[in-house]
Amino acid sequence: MSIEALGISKRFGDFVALEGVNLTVPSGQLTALLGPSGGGKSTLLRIIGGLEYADAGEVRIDGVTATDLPAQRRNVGFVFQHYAAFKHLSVYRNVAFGLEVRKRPKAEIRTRVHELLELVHLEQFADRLPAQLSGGQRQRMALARALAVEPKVLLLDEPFGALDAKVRQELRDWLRRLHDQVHVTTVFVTHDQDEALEVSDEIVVINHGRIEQVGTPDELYDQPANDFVMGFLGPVTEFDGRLVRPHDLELSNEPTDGAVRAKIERLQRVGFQARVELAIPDDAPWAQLSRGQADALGLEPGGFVWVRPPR
Ligand SMILES: Nc1ncnc2c1ncn2[C@@H]1O[C@H](COP(=O)(O)OP(=O)(O)OP(=O)(O)O)[C@@H](O)[C@H]1O
Repeated sequence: MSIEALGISKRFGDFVALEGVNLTVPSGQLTALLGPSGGGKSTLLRIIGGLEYADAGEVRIDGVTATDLPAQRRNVGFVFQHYAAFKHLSVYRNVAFGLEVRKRPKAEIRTRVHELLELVHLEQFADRLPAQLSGGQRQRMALARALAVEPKVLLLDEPFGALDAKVRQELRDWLRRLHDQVHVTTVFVTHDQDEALEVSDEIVVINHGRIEQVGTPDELYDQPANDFVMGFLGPVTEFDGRLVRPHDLELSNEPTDGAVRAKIERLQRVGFQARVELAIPDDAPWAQLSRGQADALGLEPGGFVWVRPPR
């Protein structure tokens, strides 16, 4: 089920939250809305879901105009950062809720809920209360609950935002695998570029209420449309007045074609990587290399090295 947002604009008082946004999310795809805080990602997601109405523009879901439909008639599933579970209901009942409301037969509900709990790896927790789950388990329950009523599209607003780094990483991998199994068209808001790069088929970079670029993770990383996208999707440093990726700077002990002599100001080792802070006339770029490369070059603070920008 594809999603289209056509010419979407939204103001809050004088503040322009979205300005003429056009976006097409193909059926079955996992798309990330990525950008800095306040850029308009959540507003766009909420307009697609019918939790907010645009001042101008049109929303189509599966080719059908949904612009004026309320959320409950758009057949969308939502998951938010802080998930509002029914605290007094078991995990099973929480997942079953939407099906019970729709008065599905008991046997069908039982089968469906067990399938979903298996899908999100929570079968053994069916009888627990939400408060007896970890944060990551609760978000998985939220996903199962959103999927229960077989939504046409799934809208996730920073679903892992409140969790610690390790659990986030696990849930990212898990969401990717889940999506490969379920194939429901999914839009996912995040301000975390690693999360977007790892999980999504396509990324929409949003800043100041406008789309800066849409592309696959590789396209955005390798061919950013502008300095903003380049800076937002990976590390950057300035060399000779232009932005480059620090791992694209070539370091050598010998002068090579186009290389500049640089002083090594600082050498910092983080895990398997080394960060080399350099000084050249008018610039202070930094280079990123593996520890092995740094050791092989014999880099030392106070020493000199030849640096060549990427072509
Ligand atoms: N109901 C509202 N009333 C007034 N201003 C709002 C409202 N909702 C959002 N805004 C403003 O619109 C802008 C865009 O908000 P939005 O939540 O879409 O950004 P975001 O990119 O999702 O950022 P974040 O990652 O911080 O949630 C923000 O400046 C926000 O303060």
